[in-house]
Amino acid sequence: MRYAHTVQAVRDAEGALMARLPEGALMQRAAAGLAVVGARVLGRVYGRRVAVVAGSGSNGGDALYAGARLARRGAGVTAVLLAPERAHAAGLRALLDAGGRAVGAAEGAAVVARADLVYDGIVGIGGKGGLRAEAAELMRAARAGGGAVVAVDLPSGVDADTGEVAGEAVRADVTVTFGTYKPGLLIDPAAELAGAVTLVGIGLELGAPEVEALQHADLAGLLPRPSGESDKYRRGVVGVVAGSDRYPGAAVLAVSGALRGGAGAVRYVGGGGPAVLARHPETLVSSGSPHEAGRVQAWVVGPGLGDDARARTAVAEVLAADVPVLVDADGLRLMSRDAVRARTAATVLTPHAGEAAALLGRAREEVEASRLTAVRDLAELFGATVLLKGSTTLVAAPDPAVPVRVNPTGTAWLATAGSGDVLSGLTGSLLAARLPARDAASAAGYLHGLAARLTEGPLAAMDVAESIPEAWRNVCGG
Ligand SMILES: NC(=O)C1=CN([C@@H]2O[C@H](COP(=O)(O)OP(=O)(O)OC[C@H]3O[C@@H](n4cnc5c(N)ncnc54)[C@H](OP(=O)(O)O)[C@@H]3O)[C@@H](O)[C@H]2O)[C@@H](O)CC1
Ligand SMILES: [K+]
Repeated sequence: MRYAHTVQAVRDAEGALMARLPEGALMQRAAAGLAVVGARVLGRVYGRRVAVVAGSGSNGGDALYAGARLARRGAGVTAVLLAPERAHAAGLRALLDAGGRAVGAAEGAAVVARADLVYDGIVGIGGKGGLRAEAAELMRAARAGGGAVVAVDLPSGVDADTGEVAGEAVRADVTVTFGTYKPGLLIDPAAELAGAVTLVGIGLELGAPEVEALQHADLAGLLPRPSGESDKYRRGVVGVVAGSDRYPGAAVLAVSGALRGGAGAVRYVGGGGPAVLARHPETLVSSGSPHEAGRVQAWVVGPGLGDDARARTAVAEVLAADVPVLVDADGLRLMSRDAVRARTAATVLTPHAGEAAALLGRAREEVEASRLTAVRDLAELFGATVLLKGSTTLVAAPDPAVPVRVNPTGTAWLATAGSGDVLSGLTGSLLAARLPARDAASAAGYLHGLAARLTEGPLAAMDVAESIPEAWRNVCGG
């Protein structure tokens, strides 16, 4: 698991640790890691040009000390001081003692433009808002110059706690972060600016994270594996209420996702039966209403359902069932909030940003800019587990104390028609296999993203479904 903690949690852990260590020890640990990564990015240190853009805080201090380390190894290091009178004094002295030099911001543009490597030590977890004009201009010159930009702790200008970006921010090639990931390094729009993120341990003892990201090993532990005795009913039956005679495609895609999620059987209910059977003859198809379809261990309702009276009744019926329910697409528009809140079995909602915006009564842009807030607010509002789709898919539990999961396997290729239908079916299947809602949603998001990556390139939604078994093998081996 990869964990991200809030600024407050980092500050608390830092305070406790600093009380036990000699002054400056933590900054030296940070600077050592920063210099190692800088050297790796440079390949050869001797004779290379390094610029250290330093603000007034400890983030600048880290960068100045790292610059000093590279200067001692023969790099030509120049600090560009944004606030010369308030620069980290000991860090600056170390750099000058090591043979580096320092200039003010006015001379900085030429320095950063020529550098092979630029450290962004403008601001770290003490930052507020976007870059100020002078820093923004310098970093534009750095990018134009073509040297590698290494962000110290986080790209300056992003919000460490939320991943929001108010104004301009640094676009880094690499970010070296200290002690723990920060939510903003994992959640877009900020995550996209961080480049490749390296975590440098500095010995912080941290409590519960704010955000976490599953890794392969976590997923292997979560996914159900059939045992010798498992028959199809023990593995779980998932019911899919999706599609219609007019839109059978969503039904086929949701069923294809469900069939590959480990459930023992898939029941399909709706007008898309012939299309579903043509593609997936193993499906148990019924054309009545959900309550007549036979027992299931979880329901998926919504993709391509339309919004007529029959669809509305189907959603209400499914929500009244005492098994886990996933609501997607048209189902999100048709469900009643009270019905969702009244449920005792788990509910999973899987909106994209536009659907989330409609449910929250916000603009879509606002949801996209503040994804962490949006997913938490929705989970609380509906008392449900919410999977917010997008460039960094998030999963929030109804209990705000539970860390939000961010999916690390996404790819832009997934923004394709019908891929959400596959995800719904897959998640439903994991719910039927009795995974807890948050695990089912985040494991499905992970497999779905990995399946898309394995297809390598432009893809249709059915390709994602067809690659799920390979993604599963990739995670679990064999
Ligand atoms: N925690 C740990 O365990 C460890 C932390 N370490 C390091 O310390 C860093 C945190 O240092 P920090 O607390 O000194 O704050 P920091 O981010 O340097 O900013 C400070 C000043 O920046 C300014 N400023 C604010 N917004 C701005 C903006 N938009 N644009 C421009 N300037 C802006 C503002 O000053 P102002 O100009 O407003 O007076 C503020 O006072 C952390 O990220 C990590 O790198 C490591 O050394 C190892 C252990
Ligand atoms: K920074």
